[in-house]
Order: sequence, then structure tokens, then C-alpha cells
Amino acid sequence: MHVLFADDEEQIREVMRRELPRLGYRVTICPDGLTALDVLKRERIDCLLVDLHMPGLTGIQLIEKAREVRPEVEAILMTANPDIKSAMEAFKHGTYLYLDKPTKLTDIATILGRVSERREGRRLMAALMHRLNRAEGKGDLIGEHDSMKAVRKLIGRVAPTDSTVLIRGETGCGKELVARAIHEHSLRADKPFVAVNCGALPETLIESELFGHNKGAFTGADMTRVGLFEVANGGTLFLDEIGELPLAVQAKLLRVLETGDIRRLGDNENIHIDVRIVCATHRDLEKMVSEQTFREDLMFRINTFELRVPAFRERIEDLETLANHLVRRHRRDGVDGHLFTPEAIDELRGHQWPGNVRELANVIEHASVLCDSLPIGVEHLPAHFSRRRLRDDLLNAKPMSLKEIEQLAIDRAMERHSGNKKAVAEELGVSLKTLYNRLNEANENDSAAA
Ligand SMILES: Nc1ncnc2c1ncn2[C@@H]1O[C@H](COP(=O)(O)OP(=O)(O)OP(=O)(O)O)[C@@H](O)[C@H]1O
Repeated sequence: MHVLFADDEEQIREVMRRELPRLGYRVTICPDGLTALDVLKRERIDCLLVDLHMPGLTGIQLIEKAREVRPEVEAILMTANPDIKSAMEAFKHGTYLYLDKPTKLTDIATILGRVSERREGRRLMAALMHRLNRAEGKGDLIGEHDSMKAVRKLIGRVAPTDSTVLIRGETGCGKELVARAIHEHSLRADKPFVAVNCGALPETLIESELFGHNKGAFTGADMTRVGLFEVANGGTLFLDEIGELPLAVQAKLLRVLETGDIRRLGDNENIHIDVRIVCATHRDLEKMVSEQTFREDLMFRINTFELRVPAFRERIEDLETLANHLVRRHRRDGVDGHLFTPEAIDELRGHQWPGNVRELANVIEHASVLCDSLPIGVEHLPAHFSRRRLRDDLLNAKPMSLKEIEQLAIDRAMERHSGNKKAVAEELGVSLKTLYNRLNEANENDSAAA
């Protein structure tokens, strides 16, 4: 970390010149604010450690100007005459700490250590966001089918309100993506979007995950933990698979939705939170209400606005656009031109997609790994696609002899592996010699027939 230290007191400058490098930091020392600003314009400074009163430019003015040149720079202000007014002004310009002078070297070492960790945390966060965007895409809802246009229109309507939204649809059809889009188009877009899968946590954990707990609240609670409602404060909490929520937690959730207050496990105090709730389910909540496994009052509270995401097979016309989008998520190389052969698109279009777009995303990931250079062909798709095609061929064909069926299996495998006989023999479980014999026989039969 490169630290810029600015102070008009020579003695303290000398101490810092000697001690900061010992703590492992690169350091530039300046006698006043103007010189410091000059350095800031030329060098990549990570952290400012500056005196408040300096000739030319005060510490606060320096921090304010520094934001224009290096918005990400960390700033610590020191003063021998602290007062609330200057402290508030300093914090307004994003000062991290306001310190009383003289400050002990050990304290400066601790504070710089914290700043360094904070910077690392930010870097890690940026890297994770980058990976997340690569893995999940930027959250664009792809699809030009009328049903998807209608979904986008509804998102545009409901997003700017604070209404609770219930998203319905089969598993993998894009409910979380819709929830994210609602958040991104809302007035809360710059606040957190927190997603929790209510079905993925055991009943004992879900409550503390949502509401948090105090140290000692239950066996194993060895430290206080903030719940996801608090993490999402100001933003949106997406409760996926809401139908999986145990009845006891449903009652607590209803209370939170009605009062806006949560209480950590083991705590007596209420905490007021401002969170927009978006829920999703693939279950039939009405049926669950009649079976008394889902609270009717909670259902009425969460379905203020309902949005149904159509199953992928109902908008299969979007397959090619979606498939292209998903390939781009995985490939770093040139992704222009034809990404799929027409045969591969036909294969994909013929599938029923019970796992919806998630299933397509998995198939595309599989194909992307196998395909060295685009376009993706039938041979890159998972084996069940060609088995399905073989089965369809057999079902639709007129009666065939065993020999003809064998020949069809060989033809399909040859297509799949682009004529690579070793791979074909392996897949069909025969030796290379047997495969050559069968191919020769087929050629002889073809010539005889001609
Ligand atoms: N319209 C779409 N455009 C682009 N990608 C999509 C679309 N729909 C779904 N996906 C992708 O498909 C995958 C599954 O989507 P998502 O997680 O939103 O589905 P879900 O309905 O919430 O699933 P589950 O019911 O299992 O929670 C994700 O990788 C998502 O990015």
C-alpha cells in the first residue's frame, strides 16, 4: 500500500519517513497540502494520512480534491484540535477516520492494517462480482417471445413500487433473474439484493439465517450473527422457494412483514428494517394452504402482485437467442458468427426441457467445454440428445431388422463424433476392428444396392 503522509511539522514528518516503511508501506512525505495534491496527480496513492491544518490547502480540502483525482483513495485525518464541525465535514468527503494528535505509532500501525484489509476486501469483492457476472451473466433477461415481453413489461410496472411480489414458475425458468431485474429497476438498485433459498437450509438454521442471533442464543452460537434481513436493509430480500418455509418461520415472517421489525434470536430488542420482499415458488401455494402446510394469511400478504414466468418449452422460439447468450457467458474466444450448427439447434429445439433454462445452461456449459472451436455441433451435446434422436428415429421408422438398427446406431455415432472411429467404437462398446468390419459391410451393401 502506498501511503501519502502530509504534515507541516517537520519532526513528525521525520518519524513517519522512518517508521512507515518499517511497517511495510511505501511512503511519500509532503510538507503541505498543495505539494500532496501534486503527488496525488502523478502517483498511484492508496491511502492519505494528513494533518487538518496545513498551509495552502487544509487536510479536508486536500481529501475533497483527492476524490476528484482518485475516488477510491482511503483518507485518514489527524488534528491536535478536534471539533465536531471539522469531523462532520471530513466524513462528508469520505474520510475513513478522524484522529486525535498526537497518535501513537502502534495505533497508526493498527489503523493502516485495517485500511489495508478494507482495500483487500474491496478488491476481493470486485473480483467476485466479476466472476459472478461471468458465471451468471449480467442478469439480462433474454427472450423476445411475447410471454417474455409481457414479463418485462410487468417488471417495469412493479419495480419502482415497494409492493411485495410473488414470482411463480417451474424450477429453472428464471425466477431469480426476474427478482434481480425487479431490484435493479427499483429505487433500491444501489442497495443490496440478497437471495436466500428457503428450501436449502435445515429448519433449525433458517430462522437464525433470516433474523440473526445473539452470542449464546443456542448451543453452538459462539458469536453474534447478523441475519439476512439486516444484511438486505434498504434493499431487496429474495425468498426463493418460499413454499419450503417451516410453519413456525412462516408465522415470524408474517409478523416481520406486518411490523417491519425483526428480533435476533436470543435478543429482547426489536430492530426496525426497511426491506422489500420478493418471493418465488414452483409449488402450488393454494393447494398447500388447503393442506394447511402454508399459512393463508402469509399467502395473501406476499401475493400483492403476482408474476408468472413461462416454462421454457412455452417459448421455445427463444432457444437460439438464449443458447447464443449462454455460450458467450462461457467463452473467452471470439464469439461472433455462427455459434451452433443448424443440426445442433434442431436437436436442442426437439427437447422438452423439464429443467427449463437452467437445464439449457448446463447443456451449453457441457458443449462449450467439449468444443475447441465454434460452432457447437451435435457431437458436443450430451449423449442423451443423440440417444433421444436414435429413439425418435426408431419410433418413427417403419419396422427394421436388427442389422438395420445396428447400422442406424453406427451412423448416428459417426455423425456425433464427426467420423472419429476410435471415439465411435468406444461409445458403442465394440472394438475398432468390429467397427471397421461393420462399416465395410455397409459400404459393400450400398455399392451392391447402387
Ligand atoms: N430469460 C433468461 N435470460 C438469460 N438467462 C436466463 C433466463 N432465464 C434463466 N436464465 C439462466 O438460467 C439459470 C436458472 O435461472 P434462475 O436461477 O433464475 O431460475 P429459477 O427459476 O430461480 O430456478 P429455481 O426454481 O431452481 O430457483 C441461470 O443461470 C439464469 O441466468
